[in-house]
Amino acid sequence: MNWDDTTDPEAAERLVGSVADGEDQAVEAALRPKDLDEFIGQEKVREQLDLVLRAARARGATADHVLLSGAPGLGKTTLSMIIAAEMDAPIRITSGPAIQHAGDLAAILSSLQEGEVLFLDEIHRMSRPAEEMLYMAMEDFRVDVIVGKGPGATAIPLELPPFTLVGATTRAGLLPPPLRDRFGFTAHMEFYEPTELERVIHRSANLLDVGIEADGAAEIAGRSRGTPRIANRLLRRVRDYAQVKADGHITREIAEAALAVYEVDARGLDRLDRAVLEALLKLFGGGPVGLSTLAVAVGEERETVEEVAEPFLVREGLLARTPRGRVATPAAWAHLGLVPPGARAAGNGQGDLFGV
Ligand SMILES: Nc1ncnc2c1ncn2[C@@H]1O[C@H](COP(=O)(O)OP(=O)(O)OP(=O)(O)O)[C@@H](O)[C@H]1O
Repeated sequence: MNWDDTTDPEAAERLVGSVADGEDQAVEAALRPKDLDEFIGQEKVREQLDLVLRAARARGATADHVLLSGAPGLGKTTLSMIIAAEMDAPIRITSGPAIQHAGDLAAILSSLQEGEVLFLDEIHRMSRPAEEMLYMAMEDFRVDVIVGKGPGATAIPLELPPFTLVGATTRAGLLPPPLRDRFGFTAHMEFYEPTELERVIHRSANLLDVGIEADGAAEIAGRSRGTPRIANRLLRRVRDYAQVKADGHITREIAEAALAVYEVDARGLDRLDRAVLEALLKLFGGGPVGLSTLAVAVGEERETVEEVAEPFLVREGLLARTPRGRVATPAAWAHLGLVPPGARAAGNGQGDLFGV
């Protein structure tokens, strides 16, 4: 695995990375829940969305615009498809970076059918002029198409059929308030509990026709970083291992052995995460240490450490970012089976920096 040539750090090819790779995209279509009942977890979001959709259906109206925010792989695309299915409407899928000019957006909007769902992924990455066109489209179902340039330019108003915009973003805070305010329903998607991920894994194993024991699913769920996409990906790798090294059936032992081969540890940390933690603990006594120094110590770019490894370590309470540098928490020492220097000095005699 190569960490170096990653222009978008989240796009790094990681087994525990939450961005979809080519293989994911092919399998994900088959594994997506098709309606709200099949969608696991996110109880509040499901309940609220169910009300929004039922009420719209009862009125015979198009559903209000929906904004979904949350980390990659938590089910935003899946929910947008469910919204379309529940409204018995077609869906058009595009993304912010694909809409660089207002004209790109006008072309999409003017070709929508009545009631159609427009899914706009990474909506925070749309260009400014397109964003402004979207305000009017969302509110009045109308756009002004500018024809010509300079003083002779004229705005031709174009009526649009009512449609439902489903915007998705990993960074709700980056959306300008006028855009955020135009969504009738906003939902924040949380990371999943391990028991919910177990249900995701059982469901996927069933669809993939793979036998799995309850404790095998629990083992994979505990390493999936709260993310269904990662759970499904780890399941596929464990399935490979079970097929090649055993009879294809997934037990806890098989899951453990397979994930040891792929260097995903009991808490879901991979090789890079562990390298960062080990350097912080073993070379710098738990910090504080500057990001650049830490990056040099693990032979990675600053950005890779900061954007690929750190968010999960911080979320897990293993590392803290402080004004004086990166600091390991007591949980980090415990996770690597090491004893902090302070505890040694206190003479508890439980070993040293390099292992107990
Ligand atoms: N609640 C869920 N229940 C079952 N499977 C789920 C759930 N949420 C997501 N998945 C599965 O996880 C995978 C990723 O989901 P999805 O593509 O919807 O995530 P996303 O949030 O749109 O990610 P991105 O932001 O990268 O587009 C899909 O295969 C989907 O089937």
